[in-house]
Amino acid sequence: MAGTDNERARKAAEGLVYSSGFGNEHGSEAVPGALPVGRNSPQRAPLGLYAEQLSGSAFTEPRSHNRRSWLYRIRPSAAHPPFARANRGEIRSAPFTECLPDPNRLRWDPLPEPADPTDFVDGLWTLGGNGDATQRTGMAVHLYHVNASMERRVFGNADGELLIVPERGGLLLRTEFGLLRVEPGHVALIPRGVRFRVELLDAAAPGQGRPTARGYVCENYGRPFELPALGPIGANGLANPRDFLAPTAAYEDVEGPVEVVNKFCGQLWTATYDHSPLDVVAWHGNHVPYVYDLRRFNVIGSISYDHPDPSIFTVLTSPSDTPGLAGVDFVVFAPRWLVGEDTFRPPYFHRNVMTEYMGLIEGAYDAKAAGFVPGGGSLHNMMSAHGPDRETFDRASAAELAPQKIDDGLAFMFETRWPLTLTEQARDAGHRQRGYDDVWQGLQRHFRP
Ligand SMILES: O=C(O)Cc1cc(O)ccc1O
Ligand SMILES: [Fe+2]
Repeated sequence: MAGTDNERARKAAEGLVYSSGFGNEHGSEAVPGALPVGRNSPQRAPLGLYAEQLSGSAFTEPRSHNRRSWLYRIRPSAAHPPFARANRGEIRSAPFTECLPDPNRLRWDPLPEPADPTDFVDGLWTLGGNGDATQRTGMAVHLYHVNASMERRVFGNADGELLIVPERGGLLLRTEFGLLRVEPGHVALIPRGVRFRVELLDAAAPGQGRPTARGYVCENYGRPFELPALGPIGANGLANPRDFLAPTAAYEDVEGPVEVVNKFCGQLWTATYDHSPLDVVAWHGNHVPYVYDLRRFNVIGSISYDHPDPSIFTVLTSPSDTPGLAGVDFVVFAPRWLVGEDTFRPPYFHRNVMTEYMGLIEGAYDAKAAGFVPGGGSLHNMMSAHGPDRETFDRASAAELAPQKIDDGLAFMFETRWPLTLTEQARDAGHRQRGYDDVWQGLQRHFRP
């Protein structure tokens, strides 16, 4: 049964057509003539569709930050029964009050495989976060390990946007705006309020059980992610806008019960619609989902000496009211050359006012010789001392400094302005590595005055 679903998803994901550009005014129609020309809300929308605006910013925010899309759909979103509280499973939201903020360095192995059939909504497992979802500030870190596609089920998050970072298993995201295929090494962003369904793309290997997909999610309660300013870098570089791909319209004309799960102010609410709300036949606007291939990131670094701060690897940033201080940055450590002369090349020892959650999509990370594994994660909270483990320090201090290509891994960081507080399940998890501090044991004194 699962195989059949995944085949259907793989077929749907074949040859998808996208619309390229970050923050663009995109537009798309699945049926010719469905998108009104010259106005947003004609007296009668084309083809008997309903016109509806989805606002991701206040109407009056400056043009540079204004976000909205117009959707032309079979039924208006307003036509729905009441929502009732639902079990929120292992999803938690800010404010995070279950645990005390912890100054210790923390690390986890991957989230274990679920025993029962588990879809994306049921599989979201919150590690922690900061801020307050009702104040639209801060962020949360979630992980997922799932083995089932969402079926007759749609999810939407009023609390913030979701940056999905798959580590294992491709996903097909069926959104109100159309279909997105996202594989490990790609990221997908679902804007606040946009409804979507997650289907698994991969088939089980022969003799294996259900295929699983796992990865990370950054829930950003704050200002939507944007591309960082480039300053003296110039007009190009880092994540180039044209590599962000929005879907083209694709709609479901499905009658019958569909569960719509709505995350609202930290709780899950559910309603059973008599139709699929993924019934948008045409749309235009700039509040849109997108995918981005992290290997397209144009890595810029030092070609003289010293290890640059990792802000140079920022893919997306959610600014705060203070210039340069992000609610959360999404940073990627992509394949690159290291050529620094007389330089300790891996990440330096440091303490940071910002809080760093790191994950690994593939391979290894240059600051850690062992223990930081794909699907795992580490948390270095505000001012917690960290950096290369002992083995890495010893090796890099003695290495011959020939040009060196780092292409054996893909790591990322969610870096946030406020300390991150754990959920109880993250603090008490069996897959938390209790001995993480030991990686910095045995760093010898070398001081010779
Ligand atoms: O802690 C880490 O591994 C992330 C990180 C990487 C880097 O190159 C410099 C600083 C930093 O915090
Ligand atoms: Fe760090």
